[in-house]
Amino acid sequence: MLKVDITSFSYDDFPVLKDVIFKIKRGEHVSIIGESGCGKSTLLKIIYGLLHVEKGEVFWEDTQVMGPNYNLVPGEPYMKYLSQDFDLMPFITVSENVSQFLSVFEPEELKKRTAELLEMIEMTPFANTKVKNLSGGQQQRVALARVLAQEPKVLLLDEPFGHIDNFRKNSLRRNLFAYLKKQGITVLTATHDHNDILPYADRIIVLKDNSIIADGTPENVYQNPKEIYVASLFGEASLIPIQLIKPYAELSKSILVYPQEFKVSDSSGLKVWVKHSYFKGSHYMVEGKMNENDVVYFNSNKVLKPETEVFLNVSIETINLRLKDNN
Ligand SMILES: Nc1ncnc2c1ncn2[C@@H]1O[C@H](COP(=O)(O)OP(=O)(O)OP(=O)(O)O)[C@@H](O)[C@H]1O
Repeated sequence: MLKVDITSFSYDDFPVLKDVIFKIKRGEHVSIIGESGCGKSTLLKIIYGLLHVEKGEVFWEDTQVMGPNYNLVPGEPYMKYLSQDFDLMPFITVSENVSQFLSVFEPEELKKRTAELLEMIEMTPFANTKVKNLSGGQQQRVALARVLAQEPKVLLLDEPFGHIDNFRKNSLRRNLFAYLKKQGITVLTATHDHNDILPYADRIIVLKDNSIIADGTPENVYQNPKEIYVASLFGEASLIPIQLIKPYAELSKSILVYPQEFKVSDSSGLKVWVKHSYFKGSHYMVEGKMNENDVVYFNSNKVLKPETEVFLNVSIETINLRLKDNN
């Protein structure tokens, strides 16, 4: 088990983390999500032992991770950290970069493991290419394989797909997370892209204003967003007063509604004026106005012209779901 207990961490006088406390089970995949600058990379660096925490501690099983004040070369052998700047050897080949940490005393095994890892990152055709001649996305993939070759028990990934194009991203994500599960590696991924998380993480931890504001399964965090900040990490969401969608309701509460949860009607519901339709491939996401100040986002099968008046409805199931969990 990885135990993280950070009472507070600051860069000089600039506070970044406060009461960040959680445990990760062996083999669990956890994602840290939050807006840029909320402290995701800082948290990974503390866990890896690159930064010294005055008030707090990190344990893997019974071993305490000692920070830079205690370790001459920070970092633990059982843990690997893949940072946003890939730590590669530019003048040697992809294959050599990956196999550098494998045992030369077992040449057959070395060849097999290198080939396996290159296949996983879909870089087999580039095995003999020098790393300096690769694109940023290709280098990021090699960095991943190089870290995995070191067989960590705990893997810390900082925006692991940030440089990789959408064309490759989906298959790479599937291959990588299936591989990590199979190997029983404990994974903590920092990202702001919900596509990195929802299908692959066992758990999501949301950071905001230095602290954890949500911690649960992807389904739970998505379905019961405690506030608009959480919902908006998954796309546009609108805060709607219940009385506007169900006028007979005597509740003064508001609920968060995702664009696909609205049904568009010509005749009854919450009246909105269309501002803009954004083509999303399978549908349009429409930005509308409920009144002078409040904007609402909803999906439509067809493009809606600006200033068109439409009515929005939300199912009673969605309303009850949001009310139940936010009580
Ligand atoms: N070495 C440093 N010295 C001083 N402040 C820093 C340092 N590194 C990061 N910060 C500040 O600490 C805060 C958290 O930064 P951090 O890199 O952990 O955020 P992040 O959530 O990983 O952001 P991103 O998603 O953009 O990578 C930011 O406000 C950043 O400017």
